Amino acid sequence: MRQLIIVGNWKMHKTVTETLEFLVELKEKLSNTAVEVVVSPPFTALAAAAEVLKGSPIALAAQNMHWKKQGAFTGEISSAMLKELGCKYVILGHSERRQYFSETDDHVNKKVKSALESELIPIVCVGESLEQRETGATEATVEKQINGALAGLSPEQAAGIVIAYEPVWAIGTGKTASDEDAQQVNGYIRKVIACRFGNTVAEAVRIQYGGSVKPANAQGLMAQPDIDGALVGGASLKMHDFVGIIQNVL
Ligand SMILES: O=C[C@H](O)COP(=O)(O)O
Repeated sequence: MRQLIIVGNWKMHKTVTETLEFLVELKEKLSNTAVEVVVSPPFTALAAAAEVLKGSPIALAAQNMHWKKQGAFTGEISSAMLKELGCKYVILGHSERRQYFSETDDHVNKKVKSALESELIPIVCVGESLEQRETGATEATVEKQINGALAGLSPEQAAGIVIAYEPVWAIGTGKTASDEDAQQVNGYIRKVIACRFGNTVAEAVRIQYGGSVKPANAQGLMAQPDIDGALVGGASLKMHDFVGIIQNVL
């Protein structure tokens, strides 16, 4: 049985002060939940967030990292640095990274390997653009992204990762994939994993859905057999909405 995982990706939102205010309240509201809850503040707030979350079941994720452990890469952060700060997860290959920072599947693959070496759990994002959906290229797109990101991993390594299916046209637009469409793609991703790593690995991997998840649509999405949680953007910045999503899927 796969435990649901709800991750709040704050993107470039919230100062350290705002992060602390939010997490103190979130901790009180979620002292006991069957869902795994993760928050992903900006780099600047990770240390403060780790401190305030000590002893709570809420885990911490970073939003990106470089694949090198150290070096002359101005402005970059390594997996070892994130691990030391107390991160459990790192979001990799988000479509905004692919779109605005030219990340490729090869970059994502290097990051996945580096994260695993530092004992961080990668949350690997995949998803098609509107044009790819409209031209019937959704499955081919996610298959290529999965195969690229997970190249060279052992079955044991693959079994521990999290995948987030995020159709690009649904991110921040208010247009959510229907329960059936999201299930269809998540089920396909599980088949791709099974082909590459075997059925046992495919059954273990958690596959989230992301893209305009709200309290009102979370329950229907999470009830699908191949949807094991959500990667939440905008709604994770508002206490009422984020807690609402978590409570609605319990
Ligand atoms: O990482 C989160 C996703 O990009 C979804 O964002 P959204 O919930 O604002 O659509």
